[in-house]
Amino acid sequence: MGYSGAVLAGGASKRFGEDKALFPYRGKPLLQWVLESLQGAKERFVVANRPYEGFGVPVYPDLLPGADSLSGLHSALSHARHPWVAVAACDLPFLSRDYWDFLYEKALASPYPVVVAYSGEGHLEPLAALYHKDCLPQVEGQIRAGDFLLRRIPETLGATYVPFAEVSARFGERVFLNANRKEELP
Ligand SMILES: Nc1nc2c(ncn2[C@@H]2O[C@H](COP(=O)(O)OP(=O)(O)OP(=O)(O)O)[C@@H](O)[C@H]2O)c(=O)[nH]1
Repeated sequence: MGYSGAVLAGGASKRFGEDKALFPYRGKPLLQWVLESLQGAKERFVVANRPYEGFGVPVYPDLLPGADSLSGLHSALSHARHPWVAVAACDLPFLSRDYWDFLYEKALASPYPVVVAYSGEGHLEPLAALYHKDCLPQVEGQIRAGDFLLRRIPETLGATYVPFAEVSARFGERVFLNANRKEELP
């Protein structure tokens, strides 16, 4: 029992202007915040096509590169040793161990291979979500078909959707605050 934890850090950070995974925020790199939120995972690793040294976790490359974060998700699910995988972007400093444990509780009862938060407007948080390894054929098929939309995975395979109101009531309004641009960090 227990989940694997993967942080995607292979992006171009075009909008951020420098590698956001390494950007120091409140005393530590953004990637470190996300890795620490995954301290309840049975294993932790980074998925990226460049080295990230000094974080004490393995770094695995994309196995099917070129599909943006979908490539990262594919590599995360391929490398994970546990059936459920907590998959996070590297720019979410307000995630916490309690958040992932909360999602994992839902996963254990989920008839679907994805557990993901959504807001009333249909907005999903696919890079702060749990995926079962059963998603791999769908992920690989989308990459091969050139369809890089993450939300196609829950739409196709079904998901346990967790309302944003429930998440924010427990973990705060900022739980999914991410930094596409530097000025978005409080
Ligand atoms: N492994 C891997 N991760 C990726 C790839 N592209 C994006 N990511 C990661 O996916 C997450 C979400 O991506 P974005 O927020 O769009 O980050 P980004 O692509 O670096 O940013 P922009 O260049 O501004 O779009 C971040 O953690 C990225 O590091 C990729 O090709 N491979």
